[in-house]
Amino acid sequence: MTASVREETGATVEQPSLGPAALRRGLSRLVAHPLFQLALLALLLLGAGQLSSGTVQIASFVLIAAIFAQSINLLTGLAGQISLGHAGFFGIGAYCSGILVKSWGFDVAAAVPVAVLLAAATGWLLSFPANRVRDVYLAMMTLGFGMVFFEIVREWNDVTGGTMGLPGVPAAALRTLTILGFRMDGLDYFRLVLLVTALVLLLMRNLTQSRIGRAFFAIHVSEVAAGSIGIPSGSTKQLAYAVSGALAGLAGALYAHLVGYLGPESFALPRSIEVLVIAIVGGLGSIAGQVLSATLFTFLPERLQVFAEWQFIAYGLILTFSLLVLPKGIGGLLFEPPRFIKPRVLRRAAGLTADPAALRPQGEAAESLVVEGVTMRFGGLVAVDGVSLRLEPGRITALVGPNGSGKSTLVNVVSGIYRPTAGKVRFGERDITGLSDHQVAAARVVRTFQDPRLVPHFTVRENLLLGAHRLLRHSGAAATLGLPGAIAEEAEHLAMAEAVLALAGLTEVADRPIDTLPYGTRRMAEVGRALLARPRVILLDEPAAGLSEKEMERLAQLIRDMKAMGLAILLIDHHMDFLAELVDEVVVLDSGRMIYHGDIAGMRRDPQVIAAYLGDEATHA
Ligand SMILES: Nc1ncnc2c1ncn2[C@@H]1O[C@H](COP(=O)(O)OP(=O)(O)OP(=O)(O)O)[C@@H](O)[C@H]1O
Repeated sequence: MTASVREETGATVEQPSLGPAALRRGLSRLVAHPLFQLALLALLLLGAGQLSSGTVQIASFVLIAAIFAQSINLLTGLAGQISLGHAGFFGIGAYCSGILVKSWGFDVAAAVPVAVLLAAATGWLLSFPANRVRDVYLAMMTLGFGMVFFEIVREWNDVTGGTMGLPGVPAAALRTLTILGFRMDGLDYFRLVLLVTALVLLLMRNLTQSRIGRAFFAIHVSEVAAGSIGIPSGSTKQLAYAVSGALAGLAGALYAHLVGYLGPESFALPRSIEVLVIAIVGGLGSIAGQVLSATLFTFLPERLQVFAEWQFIAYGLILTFSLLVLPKGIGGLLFEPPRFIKPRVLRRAAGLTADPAALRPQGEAAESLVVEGVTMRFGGLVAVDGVSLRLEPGRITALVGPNGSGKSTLVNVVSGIYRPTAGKVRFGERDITGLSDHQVAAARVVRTFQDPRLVPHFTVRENLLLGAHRLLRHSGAAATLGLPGAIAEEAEHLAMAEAVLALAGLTEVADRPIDTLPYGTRRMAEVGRALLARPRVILLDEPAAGLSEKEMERLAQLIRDMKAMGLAILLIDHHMDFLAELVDEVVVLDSGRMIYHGDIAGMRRDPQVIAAYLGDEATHA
């Protein structure tokens, strides 16, 4: 087993030991192996013929539950958006496909894609109100969506059959199912659903290991940090809701043509809770864990006829037990944590070399970032008061001042987190005042944070590659299908990430999850991630805080490298000796106002700076 201890540095250190860790590694490798996957698929396809029709039907339910769980896995596990109303999407898929086939004479092969699209469109629409709320409010809002859907189904008698339900949907269980002219019995339908499930799981794994999956995780952990490297939270969430809706709709449509009867009760709150429990107990983020969980929660109750009366009590107990004992679910118990770069990309990048010199802004006019009379008020408090400064390419400007003097607020204004009350921010000829954070990052003004904001369970390498997100041009579909162009482009950026890892002295820890590493390493990784976003201006908010002397030396060298690349650098810090060796000029703030602008020697003699900030330190310097 692996045990975790806290070092003085605050990092969690994994202690390798024999036994279950090796077992987990072995199991993970086995499950990920294409031969194993093919053999399992073949076994199920052929072996199903030996099973009773009842068992085959339950197995079809398992597969549908596995697809449904993936919709929660994507929305909640990856993108961090809770949903208590997923039965609504499941129901949209089921009713849409059922009605199209039964009443409109559609072929199932056409009705299912339409149902999936409708559920995706509903998910996309839901993302707009969902984007305005979070946490418990989001849970309530999605619960409301599920309830509205349930009521519509109950009341819309003419279309859905209301409380009496919709019987006679062409289905495998009723032996009335025909797809593209082929009559399908329960066994045929199981085999079809099995192939669809295999495809969904394959695409889901691809998506998780693509720029899309990494972006989902980035907004999950910190929307502000994601925005700072050019990942827009709004459109990323829209995509997550749409794809999640599509997966739930697919599960619903497959369900409709399995059972043949649709009643509103099948799409009420218990269905939403059931899929959440399956996903959480399976382990959010673990595809294989959720397949096992879907099996557990579907097969056992059906077979043993347990839960029938006690379903909710059983779910509650299992969930509580699982969260207490297995916070990472079955997936965390049996498998290694999932990884977020495709092995093919890793292999391809290993054969490439990248020169960090290519990070130098190329073929572009040397432009400065100009802050003109920026004021930022919070109610009656003036946090930044008419500040003007200029950041020039190849120069390092320090921004110093006492605590609460407005340094971080100024960085927040420049990086698009706050819209200033007055004043302008220009980069070259372009007015970037009031642009959102991801638009500012796209304008190549990138920042780091006082408290490093990385994706905790990503490795150092995965965190760095996230920095290149906005530069990746291949489509989400190409990423999910793992097309060669997408692999080649990712590999190219990964090779550059390797070069930056080397520059930042992080190569040795590249494969370690970032939350197992000391604070200083995380800070360096955050600076590296910002660098991979190819900034022309970089704003570093106290990057040296909490670093050891050795780490500070490493950081100073990295900042010098960035200067040599021609970046305009703003550096907030309190260590005067650290700054003295590095910076070209200093701006001092006090109570939001700029009280000094010039070189560091002049600053140390300036009476106003001594009075407001340096105090005794200046006299000893
Ligand atoms: N979102 C906010 N709402 C209200 N007041 C804020 C907000 N952000 C900052 N402030 C206030 O603005 C002032 C400047 O804060 P800011 O964090 O910019 O200072 P700082 O110089 O970065 O301080 P430190 O060195 O401690 O990080 C403080 O009085 C702070 O309380």
